[in-house]
Amino acid sequence: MNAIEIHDLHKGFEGFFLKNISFSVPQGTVMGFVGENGAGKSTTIKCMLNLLKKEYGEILLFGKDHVEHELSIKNDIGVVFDDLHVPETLNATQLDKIMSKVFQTWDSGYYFERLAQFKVPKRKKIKELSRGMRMKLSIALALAHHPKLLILDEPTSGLDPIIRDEILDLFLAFMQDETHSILFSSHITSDLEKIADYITLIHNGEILLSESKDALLYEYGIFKGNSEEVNDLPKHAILRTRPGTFGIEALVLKKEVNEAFRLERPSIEDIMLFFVKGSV
Ligand SMILES: Nc1ncnc2c1ncn2[C@@H]1O[C@H](COP(=O)(O)OP(=O)(O)OP(=O)(O)O)[C@@H](O)[C@H]1O
Repeated sequence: MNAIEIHDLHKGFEGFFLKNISFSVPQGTVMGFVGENGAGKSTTIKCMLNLLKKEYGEILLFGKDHVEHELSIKNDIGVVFDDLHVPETLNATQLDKIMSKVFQTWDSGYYFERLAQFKVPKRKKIKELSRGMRMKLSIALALAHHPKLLILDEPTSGLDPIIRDEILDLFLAFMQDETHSILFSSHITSDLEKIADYITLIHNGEILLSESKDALLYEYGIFKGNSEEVNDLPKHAILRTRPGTFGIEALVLKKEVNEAFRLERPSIEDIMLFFVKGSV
C-alpha cells in the first residue's frame, strides 16, 4: 500500500502554479522531497493536509481521499513545519494538556520522555526557547500521538549538524516500525542522503524526477571532460549537461556508457543541480 498517492495535482497562485504533481510514497519508506526555494514543496504539503484547497487532482493518504476522510486520516499523521505554530506564551507542559484533548491516542509518557531526551525545558515559554529547542518540541508534539505517517516540511533547516543528527536518529527510530512512512521536505540534501529511500525533485511547480535514492546514486554517473570528449558519449546516455570548472560535465546513465569513460559518483545535490540548472 502507498501511504501517500498524489495524482495530477494542480494549484495556482498569481504567478505560480503547481502542475501535474504526481508521486507516491510506499508504506514503510522515507520520501525525500527536494527543490529550491519557491519550487512548490510547502504548497504541495499544504494541499495534502487540506490547509490549501487543491484545484484539481487526487490525493490519497493511506488509500483514502484526503478531504472525505480528513478527520480519521489526521489521527494517523504527525506534521512538523519549519517552525512551531502554537501560541508563544504557552509552555511544553501546557501543550501536553491541550494535545491530550485533541488526540485520543496522545501519549504523555512518550512526550515527556522525548522532551527529557532532547533537554527541552518543560516550563519555559515557547517564545523563550531557542530555534533548535522549538524544533525538537515540534517533533515531540508530532510523534506523541503515535502517527503512522510523518509529514516534515524543512524540519532540520537552520539547525546545527549535531541537533540535525539527533533528529534524524529519531526519525530513523520511528521507521523501525515497517508500517511507518515519512515525507521529508528539505534543502539539506545530505540529510536526505542519510534517511531517504526515494527522492522526488520539484522545480517551478513541476516534478522533475521521483525515483529510488539507490537508483539515482548508483545508476547515474558524472563525466567531466571537454566538449569533444562529451560528444563521444552515446547521446542516449546523457541526461543533462552543464558547464564545469574545466569544460563540460554530463550526468549520464552509467549502464549506457563504455567503461573506458571515467565516471564520478553523483550526490543528490549534484543530481538536483543537473536537473534544475543543466541543459537537456
Ligand atoms: N498563500 C499564497 N498566496 C500566494 N502565493 C503563494 C502562497 N503560498 C505560496 N505561494 C507562492 O507559491 C510559490 C511556491 O511556494 P512554496 O512555499 O510552496 O515553495 P517551497 O518549495 O516550499 O519553498 P521554500 O523552500 O522556500 O519553503 C512561491 O512563489 C510562493 O510565493
